[in-house]
Amino acid sequence: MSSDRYHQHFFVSWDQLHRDVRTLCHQMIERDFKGIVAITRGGLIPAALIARELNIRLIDTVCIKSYDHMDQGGLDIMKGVDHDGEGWLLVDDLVDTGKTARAVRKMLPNAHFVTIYAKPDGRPMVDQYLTEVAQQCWIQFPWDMGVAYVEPLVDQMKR
Ligand SMILES: O=P(O)(O)OC[C@H]1O[C@H](OP(=O)(O)OP(=O)(O)O)[C@H](O)[C@@H]1O
Ligand SMILES: O=c1[nH]c(=O)c2nc[nH]c2[nH]1
Ligand SMILES: [Mg+2]
Repeated sequence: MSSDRYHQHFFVSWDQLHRDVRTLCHQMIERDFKGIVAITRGGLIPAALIARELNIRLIDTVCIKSYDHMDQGGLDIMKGVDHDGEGWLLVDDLVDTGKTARAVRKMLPNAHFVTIYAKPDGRPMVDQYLTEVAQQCWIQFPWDMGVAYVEPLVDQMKR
C-alpha cells in the first residue's frame, strides 16, 4: 500500500512519548509479566521504557518488517519466539492497518499486546493502547526526526 493514504502528520516528541509510555504503565501497574517481547524496531524504545517502569529485566524480540518508510510491503519475519506468549507483555510502538499485529498475534496468541498509539483499523488487534490517532495520519516518531532551524513567519511570508 502506498503513502498516498496519509494526509496529515501527528508529531510525537521524546518528552511526549516518554509521558505517554509512563501513562500506559500506570494502567498496567498491577500486572505481573514474565517478560517483554518487543516487536522490532519500533517496539524497542517503548519496551525499554516500560521495562524500567515495571522493573522487567527479561526482554525478547520478534523481528519483523512491513514498511519501507511510508510504503507498506509484504511482511518479512526474521525472528520469532519459542512460546505462545502466556504471561508475557508484547510491545509495539503503534498499530496502523493491523497487518503486523495480526501476524505477531498468531505467533503469540496468549501475550498481552500493547501499543502506545493505535489507528482505528488496527485497534481491535491489541489488548491495550494509550492514544488513538486518525487512520489518515502518519505518526512521526522522535527517532525519525531532527531539530532544525525554522524561518521567522514574516520572512516565510515574503517568499
Ligand atoms: O499495523 P501495520 O500497518 O502493520 O503497521 C504497524 C507497524 O509498522 C511499523 O513497523 P515497520 O514495519 O515500519 O518497521 P520498524 O518498526 O522497523 O520501523 C510499526 O512499528 C509497526 O510495527
Ligand atoms: O513511523 C511510523 N508512523 C506511522 O504512522 C506508521 N504506520 C505504519 N508504520 C508506521 N511508522
Ligand atoms: Mg514496527
